[in-house]
Amino acid sequence: MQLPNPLKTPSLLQKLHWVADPVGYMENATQKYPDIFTGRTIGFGDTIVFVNHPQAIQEILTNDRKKFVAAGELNRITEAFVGENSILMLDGSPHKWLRQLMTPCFHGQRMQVYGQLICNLSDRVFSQLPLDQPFLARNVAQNISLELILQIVLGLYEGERFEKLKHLLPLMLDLFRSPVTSSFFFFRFLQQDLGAWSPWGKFLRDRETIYQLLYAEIAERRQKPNSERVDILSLLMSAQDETGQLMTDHQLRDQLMSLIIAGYETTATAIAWGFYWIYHKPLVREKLFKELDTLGDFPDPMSIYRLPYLTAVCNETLRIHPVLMILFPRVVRESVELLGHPLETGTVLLPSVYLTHQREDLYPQPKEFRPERFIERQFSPYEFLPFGGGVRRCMGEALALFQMKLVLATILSRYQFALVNEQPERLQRRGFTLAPASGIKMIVTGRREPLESLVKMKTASVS
Ligand code: HEM
Repeated sequence: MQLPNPLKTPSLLQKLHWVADPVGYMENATQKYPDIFTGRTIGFGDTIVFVNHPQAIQEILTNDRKKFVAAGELNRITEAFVGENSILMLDGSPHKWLRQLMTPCFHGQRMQVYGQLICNLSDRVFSQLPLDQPFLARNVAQNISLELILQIVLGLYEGERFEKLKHLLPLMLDLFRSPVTSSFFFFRFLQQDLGAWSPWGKFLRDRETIYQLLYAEIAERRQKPNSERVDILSLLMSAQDETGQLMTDHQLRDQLMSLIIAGYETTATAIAWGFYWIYHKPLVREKLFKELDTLGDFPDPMSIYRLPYLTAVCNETLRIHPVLMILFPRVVRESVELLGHPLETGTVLLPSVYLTHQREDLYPQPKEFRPERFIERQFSPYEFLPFGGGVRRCMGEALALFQMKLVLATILSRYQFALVNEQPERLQRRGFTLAPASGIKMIVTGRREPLESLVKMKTASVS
């Protein structure tokens, strides 16, 4: 059966283009086929149908367990980081069970506690930056989101183990900091341990040290159980599955790695892009300042979260630069038609967030950063989908948005910044994410009057 709109470029050239410049690859294809096309890629399968039409995406995401399946098997590319027991790799009832178990950790009352943590952390990290000295917004945002995730997931916020993890996690992911080094996880033949100095050898050693730190934490918890703890590790350690089994150390390790890796670099990248746009667009900045000034004396984190213009700025940031350009692959389970194209069982589909967010019919002048579009109209979850949908919808969506808004609001209210470089920032593949190529170089130029509430917040912790 003919697949929809197959690209004619030779397979090897397509693969190299996809690895080195995924956005260029997808944008080239949509010039000819704006809604759906078939490409030859690497990572999720050899032949992939890219889907960029909201109606088709709706069809896929609302039938995620019926006509289509979000098979964990196809996320193998992430296995080196998250392990074979990861939630990303599971399917069916074990997957559903884990999601139900962990969902409350990212909603409701927990968010109140996280709100205070985020404001305090942002304040501490930024107050250590010297005046007039350049810093990379991405690195600073990464410090905040890594500390936060270690606290939420492991309940760790100080001590040797915490410091080591904070140092090692970015080091391990650094192997994938550029498009060239990202090829390590696309091409299995590059994954050779040629000693501690070889890139893959170093990755494996860093990962092993991280594993040992996680095992040590798990062992300590088993020896000294504490029912008062509310971090995710404690929850996972006490949970029994349908057969009454507790998780093994290995299973626990994989879930911890999954949450940490899925959660921290993604959110840090989104915050860095937010900084870039706010400081690149003076009118946007002014409107944000005006809105923040309406907060009054003692706004709680939830009222910051609900600010309409701040919400629009964060949405527009995630529209124009969705940190993850594609969703996890979905596989056709029974023969179906999508946008008039018949698809056979086993066809692999990749909903493209990036291309959907660049559709001229949904977002006129899509390369323009214009938060107002999110105020003027509402987009459906299949038109605006930075966190995906269906059975694999991002578990950390609420936390990521909360963090993004609170970090930006806290910092904007307290400090004055400038971009070091006014030139447009380039997109670059960085591991799984679409990151700002330069990391966004900025300087602190002064302080603003602090928002009372953000200063007076108590120190809160998760453990
Ligand atoms: C701006 C930040 C983030 C973005 C853009 C993002 C985006 C995504 C996307 C697109 C997916 C795949 C959804 C699908 O295929 O339908 C996903 C899955 C996931 N995300 Fe996030 N994410 C972010 C932050 C977080 C955070 C903070 C956490 C948790 C601490 C998290 C945990 C997860 C998990 C566990 C999954 C896999 C869910 C499953 O397999 O059932 N993410 N995320």
